[in-house]
Amino acid sequence: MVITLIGYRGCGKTSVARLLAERLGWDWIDADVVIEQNAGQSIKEIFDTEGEPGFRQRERETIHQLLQQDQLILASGGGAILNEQTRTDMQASGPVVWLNAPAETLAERIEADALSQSQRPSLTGKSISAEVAEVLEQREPLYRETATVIIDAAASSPEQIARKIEQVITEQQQHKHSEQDKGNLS
Ligand SMILES: Nc1ncnc2c1ncn2[C@@H]1O[C@H](COP(=O)(O)OP(=O)(O)O)[C@@H](O)[C@H]1O
Ligand SMILES: O=C(O)C1=C[C@@H](OP(=O)(O)O)[C@@H](O)[C@H](O)C1
Ligand SMILES: [Mg+2]
Repeated sequence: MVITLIGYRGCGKTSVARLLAERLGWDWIDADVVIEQNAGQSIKEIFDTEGEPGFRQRERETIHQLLQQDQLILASGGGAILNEQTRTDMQASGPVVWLNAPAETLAERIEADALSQSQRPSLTGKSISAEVAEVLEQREPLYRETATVIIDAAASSPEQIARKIEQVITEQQQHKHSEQDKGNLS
């Protein structure tokens, strides 16, 4: 089983993946890091040389491969859910957790995180706040449709979020097993 974290840039996928993996004693991996390692280029360089379509193809292939693993927390890139096959692959591999936060919170975090700003290409050429508002609105239905768990990622710390995810997924798994037991008895 792979637990995949989805959501817009700045929602905390990378921070929470590490903490959740520690809690469960699982491995964790950031899909963007694997894409960069496989390409021998930064994400910005891939966008420059291959354009967004080239990056998206690499992203789809990388996530497909990573989802073959077991006991893994996968931090996906903010746009990974744009690909239909990736959405289906994520759901087939285990719980998909959307870290949901309002555009204002995301823009504040991205603006404060100078390192991430320097490493991520602009998607629209607009200011950070305008880009987050516009792109989040387009993607929100896809995050909602893909998620099997939705977590409020604005009001609490990454530690609290990791704890909440563990709790919700444990409850879902127990429910699933008790439903299977009922099926076996009937
Ligand atoms: N729940 C949170 N509360 C406050 N700041 C957070 C929270 N989650 C993440 N951050 C901060 O927001 C920035 C982006 O977090 P990151 O984990 O890299 O997000 P993502 O991988 O989704 O882009 C980092 O500076 C991180 O410290
Ligand atoms: O939202 C996006 O389209 C992207 C988000 C980035 O990942 P993070 O969400 O981890 O920053 C990275 O995959 C790439 O720059 C594209
Ligand atoms: Mg990240």
